[in-house]
Amino acid sequence: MPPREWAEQPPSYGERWAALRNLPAFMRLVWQANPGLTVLMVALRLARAVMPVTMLWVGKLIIDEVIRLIALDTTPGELAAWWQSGLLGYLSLLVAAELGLALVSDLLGRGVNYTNSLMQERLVISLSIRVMDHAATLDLEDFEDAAFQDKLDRARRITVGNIPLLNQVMGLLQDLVTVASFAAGLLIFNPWLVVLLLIALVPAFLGEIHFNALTYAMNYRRTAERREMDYLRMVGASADSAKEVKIFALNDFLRDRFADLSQRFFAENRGILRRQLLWMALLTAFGTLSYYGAYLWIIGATLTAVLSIGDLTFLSGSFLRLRGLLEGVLTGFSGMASQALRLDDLFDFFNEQPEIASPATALPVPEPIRQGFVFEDVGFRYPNAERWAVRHLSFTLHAGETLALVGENGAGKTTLVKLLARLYDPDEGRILMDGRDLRDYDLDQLRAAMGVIFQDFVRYSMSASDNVAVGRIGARGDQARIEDAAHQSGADQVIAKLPAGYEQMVGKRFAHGVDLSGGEWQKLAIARAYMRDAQVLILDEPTAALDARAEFEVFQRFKELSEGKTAVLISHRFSSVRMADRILVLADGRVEAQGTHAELLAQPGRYRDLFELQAAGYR
Ligand SMILES: Nc1ncnc2c1ncn2[C@@H]1O[C@H](COP(=O)(O)OP(=O)(O)OP(=O)(O)O)[C@@H](O)[C@H]1O
Repeated sequence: MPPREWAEQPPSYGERWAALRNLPAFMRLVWQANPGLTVLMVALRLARAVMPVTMLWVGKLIIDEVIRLIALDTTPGELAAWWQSGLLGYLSLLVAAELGLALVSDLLGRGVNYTNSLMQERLVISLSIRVMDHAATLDLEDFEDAAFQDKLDRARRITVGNIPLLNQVMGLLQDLVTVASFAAGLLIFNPWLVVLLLIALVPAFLGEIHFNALTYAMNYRRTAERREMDYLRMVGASADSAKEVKIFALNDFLRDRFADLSQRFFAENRGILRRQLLWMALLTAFGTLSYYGAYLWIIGATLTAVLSIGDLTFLSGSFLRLRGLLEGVLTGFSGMASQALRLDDLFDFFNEQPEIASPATALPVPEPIRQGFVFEDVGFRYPNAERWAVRHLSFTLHAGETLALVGENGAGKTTLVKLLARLYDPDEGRILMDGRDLRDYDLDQLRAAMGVIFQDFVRYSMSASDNVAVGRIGARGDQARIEDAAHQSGADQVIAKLPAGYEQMVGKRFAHGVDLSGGEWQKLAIARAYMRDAQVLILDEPTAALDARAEFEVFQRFKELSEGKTAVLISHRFSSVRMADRILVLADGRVEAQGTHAELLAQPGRYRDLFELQAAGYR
C-alpha cells in the first residue's frame, strides 16, 4: 500500500479510479456477510431496473392505439358503445398490463429497501467484528503509533453507522441496467441521441469527481485534527473528566480550542463548496443546452411524421428519465469512487500484520516452567522514542521465586514486565525462558501462562462479576471460582456492599452503574490475577490507591497464594517489597543492585536511601 502523501495533495483521477479496484473485495465482504441476502438483493434490483422502460414502452403502445382508434372512419360516440364495439380488446390488455407493471414495480421497490436495510445491518455487524478481531492480533506497539491510530480511526468510522457504498454500488448497478435499457430504446430511433446525451454529461461528471476528491483529501488531511476535536468533545462532556473540568474551570479553554479547530475546518470546506457551486453551475448549464438540442430534433421528426405521437411520448419520456438517470449514474460513480477510496483505509488496516507472532514451528510452553527467565543484555526503545527505556538489562527470574522490582518513576519497571509478557520484543539482547528465546514459544500459550495486572488496568463498565471474570474469561460461568478469586483479593467485601452484589453493573458509563473508589477498583482488578491462576503472576503496582494496611494484606496474601509460583511485584512501598524473596533495584533502565531486603539495607545505595526516606515519612 502506498503511504498517503495525499495529506499534501488531493488524490488524482487515476487514484480515484484505482480505488475502484477495492470493489470486488468489498463485494466479497458483502457476500460473506450473507450470501442468500446478497443474491436476493441483486435479483430484486435487476428486476426493478427494467421496469421503467417496459412501462414507458407500454405507455407508448397505449397512445399509438388510442390515436389509431380515434382516427378510424366509423367511431362510436358513447363510451358504452365503444365497449360493445369490441374495438377495445387490445387497448384494455395494454392498460391492464400497465397497471400490473405499476403494482409489481412498487412491490419490487419495497423489496429492495427491505433487503438493503437488512444487508446494511449485516455488513456493519460483520465488519465491526472483523475490525475487532483483527485489532486483537496486532502489536501493542501499533496502538501507540499515531499514524496507526489514524488508520484505525478511519477504519472504524467506516464500520459505524451505515455503509453508503453498499447502496451506491447496488443503486449504480440498477441504474446502469435501466440506462442500458433506455439507451437501447433510443438507439432504435436514432443513435445520435445517445451520443448527444453523453457529450452533455461528461464535463459535469469530471467536475463532480474533482470536487469529491478535494473534499476527501481535505478530510483525510484533517484526520488528526478530527481526532483532536473528538477528544475535546469527549473531555468537555464526559463522566470521567467532569470532576476536573469543573474544578479547574476548563470548559472555556476546551470549548475555544474546539471552536478554533472546527472554524478552520469550516473555512476550508466553504472554500471548496464555493468553487464547486460555480463550476458545477456552468457545466450543468452546458449539459442542459445539449439536451434541448436533442429535444428539438424529436419535435421536428414528429412534425415531419418520421415519428408517431407514441414515439414522441416514449422518446421525450426516455430523455427526461435518461437525463436524470445518467446524472445519477455519473455522480453515483464519482461518489462510489470516493467511498471506495475510503475502503483503502479499511483494507490497509486489514493488511496490517503483527510483528509479534508465533514462529512457524513454535515450542509449547513448558508446564511447569522449570528454570525461569533470563534477561541477557536486553535493550528496548519505544517506537519513535529517543531514549532507551531499558538497556543492558541482565538478570534472572528463577522459577518459583517472588521477585520485587523497585526504582524511581521511569526506571523501566513496567517496560520490563511488558517485555516479559512479550507485549514487545527487545531491540537488543534476548529473553530466555527455560533456556530458549521467548520468541520461539507459542504466543497464545505464553500469554496464557502469564497473569499481569497493570497499574493502569481497565475498569470495565460491566458487572462486578465480569470484572473479575476477565482474568480468565473462559471460566466466566464458574461462579465459585469468581467468588473465590474475589475473596482472595479482598474484592468480596467491596462486592458485598453493592446493591446487586456480583451482578451489579459497575462504572458510570451505563444506567444503574455504581462507581467505585480507586482502591475498590484495584481489589476487583487484583482478583483477576487469582481468577487467572497463571504460572507467572505479575502485579505492576495495581495497589497504589490501597491504604498501607490493605496493600500489605494484598501482598501478604499474594505471597502465600503464589507459593511455588513465579511472581513479580512492583510497588513503591517497602512494607510490601520486603516480603519478596529477592529485590531488583532498577535505575535508568538497568539493574543497579539486587538482593534480599536485609542484604540491600546492609549496603549503602539507592535502596537504603529510598527506604530511609519512606521510613522517615512515617515517623
Ligand atoms: N508507551 C511509551 N512510549 C514511549 N515511551 C514510554 C512509553 N512507556 C514508557 N515510556 C518511557 O520508558 C521509560 C520507562 O518507563 P516505565 O513505564 O517502564 O517506568 P516505570 O519504572 O514503570 O515507572 P513508574 O514507576 O512511573 O511506573 C520512561 O522513560 C518512560 O517515559
